This record gives sequence, C-alpha cells and structure tokens, in this order.
Amino acid sequence: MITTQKVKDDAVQHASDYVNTVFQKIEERNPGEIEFHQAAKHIFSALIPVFAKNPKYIKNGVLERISEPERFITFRVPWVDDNGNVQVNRGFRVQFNSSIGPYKGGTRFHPTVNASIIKFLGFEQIFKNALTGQPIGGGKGGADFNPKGKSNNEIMRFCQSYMTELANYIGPNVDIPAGDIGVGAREIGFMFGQYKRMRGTYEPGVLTGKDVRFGGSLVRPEATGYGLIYFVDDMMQDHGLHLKGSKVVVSGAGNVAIYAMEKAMELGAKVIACSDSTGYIYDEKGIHIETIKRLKLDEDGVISTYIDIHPHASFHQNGEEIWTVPCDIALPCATQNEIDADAARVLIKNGIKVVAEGANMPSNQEAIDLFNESHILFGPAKAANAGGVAVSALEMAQNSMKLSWPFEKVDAKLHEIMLNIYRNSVSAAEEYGHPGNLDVGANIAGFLKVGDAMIREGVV
Ligand SMILES: NC(=O)C1=CN([C@@H]2O[C@H](COP(=O)(O)OP(=O)(O)OC[C@H]3O[C@@H](n4cnc5c(N)ncnc54)[C@H](O)[C@@H]3O)[C@@H](O)[C@H]2O)C=CC1
Ligand SMILES: O=C(O)CCC(=O)C(=O)O
Repeated sequence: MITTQKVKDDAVQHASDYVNTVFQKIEERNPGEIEFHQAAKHIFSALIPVFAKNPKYIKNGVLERISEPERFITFRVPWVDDNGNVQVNRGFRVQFNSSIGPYKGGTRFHPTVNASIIKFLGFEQIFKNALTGQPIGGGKGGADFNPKGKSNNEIMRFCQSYMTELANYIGPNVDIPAGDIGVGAREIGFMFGQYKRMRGTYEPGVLTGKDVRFGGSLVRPEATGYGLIYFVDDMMQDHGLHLKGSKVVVSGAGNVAIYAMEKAMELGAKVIACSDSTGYIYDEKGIHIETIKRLKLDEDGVISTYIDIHPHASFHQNGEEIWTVPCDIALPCATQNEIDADAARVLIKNGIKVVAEGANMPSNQEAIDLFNESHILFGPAKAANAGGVAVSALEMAQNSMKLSWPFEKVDAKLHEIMLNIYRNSVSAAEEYGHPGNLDVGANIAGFLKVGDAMIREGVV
C-alpha cells in the first residue's frame, strides 16, 4: 500500500487510491519483478500530490500508460567463445516512453540482468531524461552476459551478436543506446562497427559514448561523475556547506565512481574510500586517483592491489561495509540497493551530511526515509546522475550537426544542466508541499514534462 504522510483531504485520498490501484495492476502484470515494483512504488508515491492537484492526469490515464513500456524486446544472443563452444545469452531492450523524444538510455552487461532490472532502469530513465531539459525519451537495454574474465575477442563477438539483433529496433531518431555497467567505450565501439557494417551507412547518432575518433563527445566519459559532483557542490553551497575539506566515501570504482572521485578531489574534497565487488580500500591520506584509473580502467584489475602500491592503505573484503567508514559525503556509485536501512543508520550515526546517488536506485526506500527524517542533504539518482545522459544528448546534437565541441564548452553545458536540474527539483518540491525533499521534487519535475506531453499527444 502506497501512503502519503499528508492525507489532508478527499483529493489526496482519491489520488492515493488511484495510485494504489495502478500499482496493484503493475504487480499483477509483472509478477516477481521486484526492482521494477520498487522503482514504480517509489515514483508513484511522490506523484500523489500532483494527481490531487491536477485530476487531468488521472482522467487521461497517464499513470497506467507511462508504467507500461511502449515496447519490450527480448532476444537470443548466440556467440562462440575462445574454446570454440557455443554460448547463448539473453538480450533485452525496453523502449519505455517516447513522448518527448526518441528512446534513450544505457546498456548493461551483467549476469544479474533480467526483465525486472531492465524495466526498473528504463522506467527511471523516462523521468531522468525529462529532467535534463533535452528532447529524449526513456529506454534501457542489456544482457545477462558476464564480461568478467572474457577475452577482448569474446567481448567483440558478443557485442557483434547483440547488435545484429538490436539493429532491427534502433536508429538515430528511434532509440539511441549507450553504456552502463559492463559497457564502456570499447563495447560501444564494437557495437557501432557492427551496426555500420549491417546498415552500410555512417550514422554516428545511433549510439552515444563513442570514442572521440568516430563521433564521440568530449566529456562523455567523465559526465556522470563530474555531473554528480556539480550537483553536490550546488546543493551544498545552497545550504552554506562546502565540498572543500570534506571527507568523501565512494562505492564502486567504475566509470561513474572514478570521475566523481576525480572531480571531488579537484574541488578540494578528500576521498578516503572506494570499492569494487571484491571489497573496499581505505586510504586515510586520500585515494590516489591515477592508481585507481590504471588498475580499473587500463588493467581491469581488482581493487585490493591498490595496497601493493600504497601500503599505508588498507583493504577490506566486504564491499558493503564501506558505509561504516565515517565521512561527510557518501556517494553510492556501484549498483542498485547498496544502501539499506542498516547502512543508512550507520552513516547517520557517523555524522554524514550529504548522500548523493551516482548509481541508479542505490538506496532503498527505508534508507531514503531515514535520510529525509534526519535532514541529510539527499541527491536522488535521477537528478544527481543525469549528467551522463545529458552529455549523451549533447553528443547526439554534435553528431546531427557533424561537428565536435571543445571540452570546455561541453563541460560548461553539463554544469548548467546540473544546476537547472537542482533548481527545478527544489521548486517542484516546494510547489507540491515537500520543501527540501529533492527526491519528491525530481520525480514530480520529470513527470510533469512527460505527463503533459502524453496528454497533448492523445491516447497513444
Ligand atoms: N555510465 C553512466 O554514464 C551511468 C551509470 N549510471 C549508474 O552508475 C552505476 C555504475 O555504473 P558504471 O560506473 O557505468 O559501471 P562500471 O561497470 O563502469 O562500474 C561499476 C563498478 O561498480 C562495482 N560494483 C558492482 N557491484 C558492486 C558491489 N556490489 N559492491 C561494490 N562495488 C560493486 C564494480 O566492481 C565496478 O567498479 C550503475 O548503477 C549505473 O546504472 C547512472 C548514470 C549514468
Ligand atoms: O547516456 C545514456 O544514454 C544513458 C546513461 C544511463 O544509462 C543512465 O543515465 O542511467
């Protein structure tokens, strides 16, 4: 049952009943898809004040429509490993909502990928993309393929097979995939090469996160992490706090985590811990970012080897316990549901001031409630990590114009977009009776843009 703390009048009660009815249908139609249910429940509860104030969304069935993907594709991905054995994985693409632009969203290669994970990510992406202010709809894709331990040739063959089927459903004005966990510039390059070979035309706008030598945008590799820190900086300054001199803990050591650490350090913060799926490292003197980049980006190694190079640091095997490290700012940048109520309580007990989500849905609902109750500054994923997709949209714009913007120009646009996302989330939260709650504000601001477009486009 979805409830709101402010059941004041009939309109709110009616909106709450409506949201609960639609949510029940989602549970019935998508049995067992717990991550999708979690994301839907979270967003729906934030929207109760919107439906109470504007019954037009109820009348036009916006919630029923927005929560049912326009298209959900699953496909076989057969490939041959280095030993000559045939392997089969399952590929997915959800084309969730195209009311404000072509479907846009990343691609995850990880053994845990299933319909629920892809739908939760695609659903979140609708609202995130709307928040960026750019004309991009929501989509997401991936496969239950485990890139760990695979050779470069195996990765290439897998990407080519994945694209051979996916190419039937995407295009620069239809659906534009990018990277996510397990998919970076190398995988995007292999997929781009296969798409080009199949189509026989050069269409750089079909994928983002490409290498700069063939249509990629400067700043895209850094964008999610840098954007996260711009968001944190804006949010802290607005509350009289400063990044400079703050102690930061970051989970993950992939694309998002690395560039978040880099920008945080550049702005004067001290990052003292980061992790991968094997455990976390603690470096009281401050993490040496060049070592992490070399270990994780160049060598695809494990984080424990950091202590061979920096013996004063320590390695701790259980990755989740990274949240026991006392700090001012916690940045979950690894995966979903990495902060539960217990982790949130420890962070709060240790005096945390800011939590901002680089990963998608890294904090569960109980954790978010605890942060809000304790007046921790909380930057929700769909606002705080929107910098990656925002620069992807800038990459699409450059591809359409057949030109490349300099680093400084893209970086300045990224910063401006993050500031606008912050301000719009603050305003929406205030307007709908939850001042200071950026989580509610971001969901509402994203929804209003998409919901209004859906009404104007008719029942489609
Ligand atoms: N790449 C992008 O532009 C964007 C990514 N995101 C989200 O950010 C998160 C990270 O994505 P990327 O950095 O792109 O992926 P990545 O594959 O580059 O890195 C993921 C990192 O998380 C670590 N990790 C995974 N599970 C873990 C666990 N249980 N405990 C500790 N560490 C763990 C991995 O070892 C790796 O270091 C994901 O939730 C993704 O959906 C969100 C917005 C954009
Ligand atoms: O750059 C993109 O299109 C997608 C980024 C992404 O997957 C995300 O925002 O979660």
